[in-house]
Amino acid sequence: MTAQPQQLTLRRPDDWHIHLRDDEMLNTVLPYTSAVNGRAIVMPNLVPPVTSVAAGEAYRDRILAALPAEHAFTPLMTCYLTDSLDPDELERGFTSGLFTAAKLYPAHATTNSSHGVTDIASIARVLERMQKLGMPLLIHGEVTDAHVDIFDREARFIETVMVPLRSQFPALKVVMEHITTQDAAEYVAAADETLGATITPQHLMFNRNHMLVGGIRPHLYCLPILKRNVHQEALRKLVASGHPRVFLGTDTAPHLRHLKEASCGCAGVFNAPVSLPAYATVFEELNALEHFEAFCSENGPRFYGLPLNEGTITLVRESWQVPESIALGSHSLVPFLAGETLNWRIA
Ligand SMILES: NC(=O)N[C@@H](CC(=O)O)C(=O)O
Ligand SMILES: [Zn+2]
Ligand SMILES: [Zn+2]
Repeated sequence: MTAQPQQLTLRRPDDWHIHLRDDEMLNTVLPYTSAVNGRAIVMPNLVPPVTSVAAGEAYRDRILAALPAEHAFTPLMTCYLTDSLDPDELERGFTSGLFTAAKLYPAHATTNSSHGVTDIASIARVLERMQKLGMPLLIHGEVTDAHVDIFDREARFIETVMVPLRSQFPALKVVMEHITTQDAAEYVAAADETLGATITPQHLMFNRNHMLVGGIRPHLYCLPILKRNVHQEALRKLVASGHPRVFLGTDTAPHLRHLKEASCGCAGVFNAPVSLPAYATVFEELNALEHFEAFCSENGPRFYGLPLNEGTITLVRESWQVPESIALGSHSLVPFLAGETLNWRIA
């Protein structure tokens, strides 16, 4: 691509990490993802979480019922791992085509993770089965020990969980979701072809100063939390390198405005309305537009062993202002970059 392109046409992308929620929230947020992406990996952290084939099928049906008729979109379902999940149930879901992957939340690491895994040893049989099946394991990579500082939780997870887990299951396909640190960027860059990673737009665009200096900005608060700028720089360098196993995963995670602007606000950034233009802005700043299409549309399906999407999407260089809020019944959602001007727009 040339230095100052006026438009970017790329193969239809996929989003390898999203939260669609349920009910009215699902109806409101789904079209922002399904208008742009061919597929998306749907996180299972509902209340209660998706831990069975029956629950996964029912959730997929609710998503398909909420899908606008003109959108050609396939939700890729995931199963939430718990200490007591039966490997046969997971295998049934995978071989039937319902579950694309399984998700590991360390217990209490993030939103709706109270049923998560307390100890890797308790899911060893499940991981063994996944390794045999070639079923990807998606990981929220943070330790949860109360004494570990929140800014160190990802780095500590790599040393104390990822390294031993991957040496115990060397052929298991693992995606380290929403990486946020230099430690993770270096770990992923040095790893073999069994490890992939997703990176969100907010972790590429911002660091913790943006969230905390001059007032606290709750709409930038997500988990893993934004880190210091050297970490942001390392993530930017990783995507600019065109690494073949790093791909688009927005972690769009809507919460109602009043639950984020609160004395104990929820973690999660609702970025689906702006994510592709936001990523394009980052790749252009980095002079790395030559790697943009692979990040959005090729690296993910190749890692998952799925076909690339047919069809294309076009971004045009045109300024537009991101809405300040999006209505949801009598409540509202505040999108990522609310009120700001973006220079790329989906045609
Ligand atoms: N990223 C977040 O801050 N929140 C996510 C959970 C998650 O992906 O960890 C959510 O479900 O709200
Ligand atoms: Zn997470
Ligand atoms: Zn998430």
